[in-house]
Amino acid sequence: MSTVALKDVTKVWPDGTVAVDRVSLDVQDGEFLVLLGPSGCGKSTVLRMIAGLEDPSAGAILLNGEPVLDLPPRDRQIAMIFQDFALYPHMTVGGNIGFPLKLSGVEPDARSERIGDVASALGIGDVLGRKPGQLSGGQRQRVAMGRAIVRRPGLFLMDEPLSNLDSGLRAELRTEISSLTRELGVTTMYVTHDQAEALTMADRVAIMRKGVLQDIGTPTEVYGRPATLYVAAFLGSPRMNLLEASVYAHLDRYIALNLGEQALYLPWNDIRARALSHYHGERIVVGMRAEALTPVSPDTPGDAVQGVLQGRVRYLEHHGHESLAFLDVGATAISVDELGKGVTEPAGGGGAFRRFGETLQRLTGRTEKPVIVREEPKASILNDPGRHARRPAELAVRLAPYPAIAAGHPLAIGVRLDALHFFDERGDRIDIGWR
Ligand SMILES: Nc1ncnc2c1ncn2[C@@H]1O[C@H](COP(=O)(O)OP(=O)(O)OP(=O)(O)O)[C@@H](O)[C@H]1O
Repeated sequence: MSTVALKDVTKVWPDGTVAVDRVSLDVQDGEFLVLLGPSGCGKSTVLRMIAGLEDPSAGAILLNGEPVLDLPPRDRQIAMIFQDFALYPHMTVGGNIGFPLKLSGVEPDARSERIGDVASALGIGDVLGRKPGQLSGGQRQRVAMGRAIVRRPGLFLMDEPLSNLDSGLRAELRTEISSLTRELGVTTMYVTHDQAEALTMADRVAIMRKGVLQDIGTPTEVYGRPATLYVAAFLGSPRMNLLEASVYAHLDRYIALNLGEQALYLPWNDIRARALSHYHGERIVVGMRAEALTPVSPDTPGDAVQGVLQGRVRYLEHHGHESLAFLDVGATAISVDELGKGVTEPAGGGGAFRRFGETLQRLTGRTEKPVIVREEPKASILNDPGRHARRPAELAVRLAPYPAIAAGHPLAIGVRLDALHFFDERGDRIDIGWR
């Protein structure tokens, strides 16, 4: 039984690198939490601080509600599994699994029994006498798991334990690891840069970027309602289409999202329309996943449920079970790598927005405050072309395998309006409506 809490945990290395930047999160007892992010985002450093292998520069770490900073690693009831397994090459499988028990003075007979139980649970009972060098990657991984389980820890910390294995074995073992940890009921924190691993294994996923926690939630939540543009772009394959749009709010009628040569119209009774009306005259980012897009006949009219974009196929990618078409729709794509932290230029122009908000309140007779209050000048990417790379959008659309079209063909696309995502110029999700 273990819970973990991080409160504003920061790690700055002596050379000034901020590896972890004010991260706060809670892990529930028995939960499987995946820390996901690209290489260097600080995931391993978070685990190592929880294990006691590194000290935070600031903030608090609590295990079972108790601060642990003064507790040495061996007293933390934690088992850590690394990517390279770190088995002792000169010891047999049985010796490796039983080693932690030997260290804590468990008698040989009791030790053999526990080793036997763990090994058979992991399906490696028949290789107990072998050395690690005589095992396959998958078997070595199981031995590492066995060595971690045998002490009956309260918390597993796993740092990319599958990254050295081939993809078939990885898929097999990730199912095994997630069912095993759940059977044992052990709280687990699992680090990976592989979104498929994260989405399939996790109870909740915490997504990090440059030391900052971007979003945390169930796989369905972070995929379905990404908190930031970065998370939107990071999760999903093909990547979410992210298009620059300027907003025109026609009060009581619709919100027009002008994508360049074409527009989408969100009816005024759409619950998100009022939040978007605050961006009247400004640019935002509209996200649409491939699953929100379906080919339609070219003369299909747009309506309150589905917008229609006319495109031309730039190129096709065939993936066996499906093909992806990448379309030119005369829109501009947003480069996510430039977004988020570190961009500090003020956007200005808040006054126009506020005036529009006041007009809106007067016209609609509403006195409630909008959820999104943008009093402060904000960091801007959209209004600062020098900071972000713009390029012609190539809208990714899923098609049946090997469709009878080719590059250059026109293709009309139905866009499910309820599946659109909206982000402001800082890359934060624009959320629904009025309080
Ligand atoms: N001992 C160290 N001294 C200085 N900088 C370090 C040290 N360890 C890690 N870093 C830096 O801290 C940052 C975070 O590293 P960390 O290993 O936590 O990232 P990660 O997300 O786990 O990446 P990876 O998946 O590549 O292991 C990186 O910029 C890394 O270069």
